[in-house]
Amino acid sequence: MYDKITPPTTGAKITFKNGEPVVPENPIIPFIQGDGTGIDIWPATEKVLDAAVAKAYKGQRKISWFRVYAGDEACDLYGTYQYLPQDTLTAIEEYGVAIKGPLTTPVGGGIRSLNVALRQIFDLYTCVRPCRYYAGTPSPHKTPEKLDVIIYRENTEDIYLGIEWKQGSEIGDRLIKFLNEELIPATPEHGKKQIPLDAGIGIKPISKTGSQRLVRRAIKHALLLPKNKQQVTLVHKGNIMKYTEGAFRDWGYELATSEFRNETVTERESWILGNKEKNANLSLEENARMIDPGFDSLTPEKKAQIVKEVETTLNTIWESHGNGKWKEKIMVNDRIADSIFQQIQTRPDEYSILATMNLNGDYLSDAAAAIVGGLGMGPGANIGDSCAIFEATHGTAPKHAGLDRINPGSVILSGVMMLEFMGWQEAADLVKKGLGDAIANSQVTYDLARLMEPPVEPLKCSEFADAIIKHFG
Ligand SMILES: NC(=O)C1=CN([C@@H]2O[C@H](COP(=O)(O)OP(=O)(O)OC[C@H]3O[C@@H](n4cnc5c(N)ncnc54)[C@H](OP(=O)(O)O)[C@@H]3O)[C@@H](O)[C@H]2O)C=CC1
Ligand SMILES: O=C(O)CCC(=O)C(=O)O
Ligand SMILES: [Mg+2]
Repeated sequence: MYDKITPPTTGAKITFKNGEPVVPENPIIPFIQGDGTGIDIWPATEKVLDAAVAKAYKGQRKISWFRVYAGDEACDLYGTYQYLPQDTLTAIEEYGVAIKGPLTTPVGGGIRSLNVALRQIFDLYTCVRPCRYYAGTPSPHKTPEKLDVIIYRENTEDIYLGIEWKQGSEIGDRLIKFLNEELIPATPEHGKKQIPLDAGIGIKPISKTGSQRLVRRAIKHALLLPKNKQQVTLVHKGNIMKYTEGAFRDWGYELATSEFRNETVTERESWILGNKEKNANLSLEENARMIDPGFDSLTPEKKAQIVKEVETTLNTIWESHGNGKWKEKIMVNDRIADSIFQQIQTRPDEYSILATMNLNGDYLSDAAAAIVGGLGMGPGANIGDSCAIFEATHGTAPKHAGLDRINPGSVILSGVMMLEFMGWQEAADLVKKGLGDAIANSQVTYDLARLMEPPVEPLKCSEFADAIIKHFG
């Protein structure tokens, strides 16, 4: 079945039932060490996870690691250009849950991302990236403890589908000609616009199915959070890209108010209900004026549309959500992408789950990780209906590779997410305690050490792993 790898002789497969993992006591878990600093981070991660499982379950549970290959080390073993061998894909498919270090993607040419390929091959449509603060972590931000968000990033489409044509290529030129001469003139709203003849062209597909299955998962997660964190913010640049980013927002609201009607309230609905609660005699038009500050300068059609929105809201959900009941529901709101980048800094405690498209989520997860200590503190998970691959937010950080200095925190915390996904909460809690206490005692790698005041002597990557284990208690 496998060409160059052999599964462990002990252990059993994780299977999936209705999208949930069914985990044996001794699961076989494939791992990819990763390029660049993977060589430093992976051994540290494996050591910490094994120690936590051993301590939590006293031998009753154990992970059998199965080394599989991707990236540069796959080419070393399988031959030139064998970046993602079939063996690796077969193993991940067979064992269902895997964890990986970062993989290199060249800029401007060469292979397309292996990380993205894995997400697409296994339809891991949800990328979950929590950003929370561990006490004592130095941060350039004044109040990093106020940020506690989970980014739910659509993981399979958007520009990451990678459908683009190089400037000057034969098909690229044909496409531009077709757009300029046929499709744009046939679309009145585009007027006389023309694409420059020397442009590269990329396609940005955002589907209703992809958007809604992502938002569905985000809302289901919100339902499990404490009441004060039950909020899902749809992040988009829908003012500029109306039929992709704007549609993501609309499909998100549509899903929330159809599939989760009783559990959710949208921000605009909450204003309409709140206005009526404060003044039972408020007319529909007065209410409409209060939810839309520019109401008086709108066209009659637009005004009528907003009045209708108020009427429909009150008719359909006053009974179930009115008289303050909406305050117990999951709040679904939306924010424009550029605005959310400043809001997570200026009003971090106003956000909880941020549901995004692929590119926005990629940017936002690095930015949010920076607030809570940097890319060494940014874990992640790629989750589908029958497979999950855990990986950090950061990349290969090549300038630090092989120096035993990089922060393994993000991959270790990705391992924590994996343990939680498996239902091994006791082991996950031990790692979180160990990591938190190591940081609180200023036992940190270079990235955090340089931010501390006064600066502390950094631990090596491997020493940080040992410090985490010592702090299990
Ligand atoms: N999922 C994946 O596998 C990903 C892969 N990549 C790929 O990785 C390669 C390198 O990308 P690049 O843009 O340099 O981004 P990286 O995330 O690899 O690194 C950028 C910088 O972030 C800091 N950093 C990253 N990881 C850590 C860590 N564990 N601990 C502490 N600091 C960290 C370092 O900053 P400093 O030097 O200032 O300390 C580093 O130089 C590219 O080929 C890219 O495509 C990128 C993102 C995700
Ligand atoms: O695959 C890559 O090289 C980059 C991906 C990335 O930045 C991410 O998923 O956060
Ligand atoms: Mg990224």
